[in-house]
Amino acid sequence: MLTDLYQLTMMQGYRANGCWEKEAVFDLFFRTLPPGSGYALAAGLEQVVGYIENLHFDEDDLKYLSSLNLFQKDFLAELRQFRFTGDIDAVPEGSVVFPYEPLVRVKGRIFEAQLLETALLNLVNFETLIATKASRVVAATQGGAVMEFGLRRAQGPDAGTFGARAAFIGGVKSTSNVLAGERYGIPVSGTQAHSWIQCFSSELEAFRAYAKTFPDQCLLLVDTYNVLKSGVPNAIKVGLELEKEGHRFLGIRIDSGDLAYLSRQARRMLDEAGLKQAIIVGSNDLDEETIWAIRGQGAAIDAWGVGTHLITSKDAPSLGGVYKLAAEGEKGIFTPRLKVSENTAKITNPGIKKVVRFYNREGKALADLIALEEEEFNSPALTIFDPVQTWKRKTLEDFRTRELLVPVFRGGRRVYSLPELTEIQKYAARELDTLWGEVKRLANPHRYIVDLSAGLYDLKQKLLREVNLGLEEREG
Ligand SMILES: Nc1ncnc2c1ncn2[C@@H]1O[C@H](COP(=O)(O)OP(=O)(O)OP(=O)(O)O)[C@@H](O)[C@H]1O
Ligand SMILES: O=P(O)(O)OC[C@H]1O[C@H](OP(=O)(O)OP(=O)(O)O)[C@H](O)[C@@H]1O
Ligand SMILES: O=C(O)c1cccnc1
Repeated sequence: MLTDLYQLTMMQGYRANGCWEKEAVFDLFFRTLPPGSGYALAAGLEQVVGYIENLHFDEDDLKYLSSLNLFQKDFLAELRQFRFTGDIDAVPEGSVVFPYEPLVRVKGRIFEAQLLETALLNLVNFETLIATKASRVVAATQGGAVMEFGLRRAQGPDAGTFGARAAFIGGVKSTSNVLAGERYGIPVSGTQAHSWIQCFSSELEAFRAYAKTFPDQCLLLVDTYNVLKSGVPNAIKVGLELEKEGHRFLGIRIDSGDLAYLSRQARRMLDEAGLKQAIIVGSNDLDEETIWAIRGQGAAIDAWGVGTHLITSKDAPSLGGVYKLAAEGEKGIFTPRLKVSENTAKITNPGIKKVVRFYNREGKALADLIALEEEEFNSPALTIFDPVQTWKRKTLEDFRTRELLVPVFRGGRRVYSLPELTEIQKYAARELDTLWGEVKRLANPHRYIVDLSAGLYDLKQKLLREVNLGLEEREG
């Protein structure tokens, strides 16, 4: 039921018009990267798989649909036995992806494939957006740890929890979201709120009480009154008491003020007190830009608590992924289809396609080609060209290739085993390692090359000419 009404009305329409057995291929892709980002990290496939495997209409659903007075009885009866029976290919979660590359490709009866549009976009758009944002935040720390703190500011419970999962794929070390910890096995971690400190008659008493309760997980919030005059000296007192009792004092969190200056001073004070291993967590409205700036000022921050900006992707709050028909068929024979638009960026790529990534010998990604499924790239050298500025060419040599889309469902049966979340996180880090630094740069990144293969380019031009001819004839 997590769909737009028009999917169901179209489904009834297909059935009423006798074309519901028609087959279709849909591509899920986005057209533009989040502003400022040179890449995206695909995420959400596990949720897509869960959705497909559980896709059905129960009696309450059918009763509700019937109450809308829109749907015929025999259509609702058909929904009662609805299952997805088609094929799905997708890029594994954590893969580096670029505009126009199909992240998910659905092939099946139009009656089924149409229904998936809304839920698939909902799941993939959001998680891809947050995984991408998280990877940028993590990159900005230049080796620091990121604690995801966003649940309270997320756009609702699902966003907070799926967002924590996506953020973990993007490289955060932990989340404060307990449900995400339970559901996905993400390490949970946290400190205290200012209210804890305020609740005691003094800051020192509050720190001691916390240390008594959690002697081995003691990270103290030091900015309730005054970071350098009160918070850090009190934390040092309690830290030394803990260490004397044989515990390990974890460190402090600074949540306001000049994080670069305060962390440098706090570091010096902790070191002088002999608490060299104590870490400093910085938080307060952080995003990749502030982290980069604070880091550049020589801050002594080991871990960064990041909430609002990360979980809401505040600077780029949506990814515009779309789900477009690329081919239609009958009995397994497919005809490529194209969607024309005045806006050339919105003209779709026709046919059943794959994405091929070309690497050099050192494993760095050189370029991607969106190609027709049957195309092979075995020659020792290949000249690729920009599909808009076709004079821009590049010859690839001594390369190895990888296809990004992998089979996930065949005939409605899952053929893909879902990786553990920690494996996905490691894979995402390896994926990012394949990109040149210029493409990952936080500001004004270099544009990674994604071209159309010659086969796909020719097919697109041919279909565009055919559409144009059709229009001219009609006008004439
Ligand atoms: N050294 C720094 N360089 C750049 N930005 C910083 C630096 N230190 C802190 N910031 C960022 O500046 C922004 C505002 O910080 P500011 O010091 O005004 O907050 P605050 O008023 O102390 O905190 P709060 O309102 O939560 O009490 C925050 O996004 C913070 O992360
Ligand atoms: O700043 P974020 O990146 O969203 O990180 C989460 C924030 O949530 C907590 O603050 P709280 O909810 O108490 O609000 P405040 O610190 O903004 O007053 C925490 O102390 C962080 O500052
Ligand atoms: O544990 C923390 O310090 C925490 C958790 C959520 C939001 N801000 C801070």
